[in-house]
Amino acid sequence: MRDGRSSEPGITQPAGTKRPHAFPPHPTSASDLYCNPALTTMSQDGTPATAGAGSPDPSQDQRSYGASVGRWSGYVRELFSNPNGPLLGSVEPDKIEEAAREKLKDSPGAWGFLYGNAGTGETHRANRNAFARWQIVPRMLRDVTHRNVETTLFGVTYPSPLLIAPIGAQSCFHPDAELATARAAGALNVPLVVSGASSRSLEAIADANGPNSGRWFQIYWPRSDVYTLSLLRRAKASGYSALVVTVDTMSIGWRPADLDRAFLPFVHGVGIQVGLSDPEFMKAQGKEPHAEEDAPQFPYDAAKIRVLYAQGDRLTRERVELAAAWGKEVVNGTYRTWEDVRFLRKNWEGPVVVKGLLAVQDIEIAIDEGIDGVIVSNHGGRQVDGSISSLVALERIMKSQKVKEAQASGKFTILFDSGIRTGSDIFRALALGAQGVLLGRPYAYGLVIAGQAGVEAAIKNVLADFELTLGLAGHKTVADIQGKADEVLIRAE
Ligand SMILES: Cc1cc2nc3c(=O)[nH]c(=O)nc-3n(C[C@H](O)[C@H](O)[C@H](O)COP(=O)(O)O)c2cc1C
Repeated sequence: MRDGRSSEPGITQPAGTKRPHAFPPHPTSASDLYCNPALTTMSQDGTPATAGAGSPDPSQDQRSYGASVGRWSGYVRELFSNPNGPLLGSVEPDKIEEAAREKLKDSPGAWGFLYGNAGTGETHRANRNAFARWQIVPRMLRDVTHRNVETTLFGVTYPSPLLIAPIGAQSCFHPDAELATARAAGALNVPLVVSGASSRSLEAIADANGPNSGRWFQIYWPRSDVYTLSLLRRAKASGYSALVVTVDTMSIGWRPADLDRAFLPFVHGVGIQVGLSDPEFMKAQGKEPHAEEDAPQFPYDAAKIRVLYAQGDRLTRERVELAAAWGKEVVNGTYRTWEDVRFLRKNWEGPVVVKGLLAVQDIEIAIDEGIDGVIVSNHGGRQVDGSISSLVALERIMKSQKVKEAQASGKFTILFDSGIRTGSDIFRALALGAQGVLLGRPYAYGLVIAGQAGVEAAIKNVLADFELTLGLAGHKTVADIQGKADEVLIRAE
């Protein structure tokens, strides 16, 4: 306790000893408490409240071996003190994926949509394999007891470098759909990127998300400028601070899992609620914006919708007809250009982030265009099978002098997704130059299994793992490793 602020992990304080604070020094919100079981087991005077010398079952006292000091890694203690096992059945990504598959066994189309990839899945595998090409070189005997993984993006400080990736049509996965994800992100203060293909309105998602976490809007932008401007206005009014422009999905890729089952929920009005709640679009269709009660329900059952349509069910008919009209506006095979991005840039006051760039040349164009940031991503291998893995793309991009200078100037932010499953994946992406990473399918698997609580568990898994890995590798902060691959990684032989 040299600095007088905290005990070392692994050392149990005698009962009654005034125990100084671990990081963060004071829980500032309910979610801080929730994130840091180290704090939840303290009574107000700082003495152990539920575990320790007075604990009826000494085996429940995990403050020694399971202890870890840190906002996220304190979650380890929660896991060790739960003899029933983790909420998602495991903390292993592959086992969680299996549990989600089992849970969705009656919706094979929805599972194929979530799990599936473009083509043979080669790029998805390449995304994962690329991480193993880099190995962490841990440093020892450095005082990294108190770690802080806060990360500042576009002037806002978040509690970690993790963001929630935009995933559309979540009503196919769980009854609470995007609202569960938004609540989980809000509870943990993790920024949320809301899909333009959501099955709930931007406003309902914002309400569920609350004021804490920060949210960005990912636009699939309509051909009509009137509708686009309406979406931008609504996003701004609902507190979305950054605009993410996904440019790798002008058409949906060649996805065998969806093609084999004719799985396309959008044509049935599932995943187009951003459009169906838009006053300008709906006015042009001669309708009122759809109310939240009209949002699609879980499970998505195409056969049932066809029957309802044939029977003349009003809402079903209306949704299907409106889906055709909205489909002509977005993701309809019309390829956009930088000219179109300029329109968005001009009409959005906050940061604009382009998602889905992989080529060094495209990143350099983004810099010339005055774009604020990019997400290096291949959409999780769901668009161009056989394409470069996202991590290899990041490596190549970071070799560009122009990119390095733009990033160093603080005016250009580089984010990363596609393949993040563990804490060491986050570590390696940051070391290779990313300033933040997006979590994709793992949180959606959590949603499938247990709704909001499942999303929270998925987030806590990767962040606890990341914070532990950071410390065990000898580092305290994101700045210690960000862009420092030369110091903290080696290329595997
Ligand atoms: C079911 C599903 C739906 C998705 N929907 C969107 C979307 O609406 N907009 C978008 O920009 N990306 C979308 N993505 C891509 C994710 O944002 C992210 O890039 C991808 O999931 C990263 O790959 P990973 O999940 O393998 O890590 C979707 C991904 C999945 C799995």
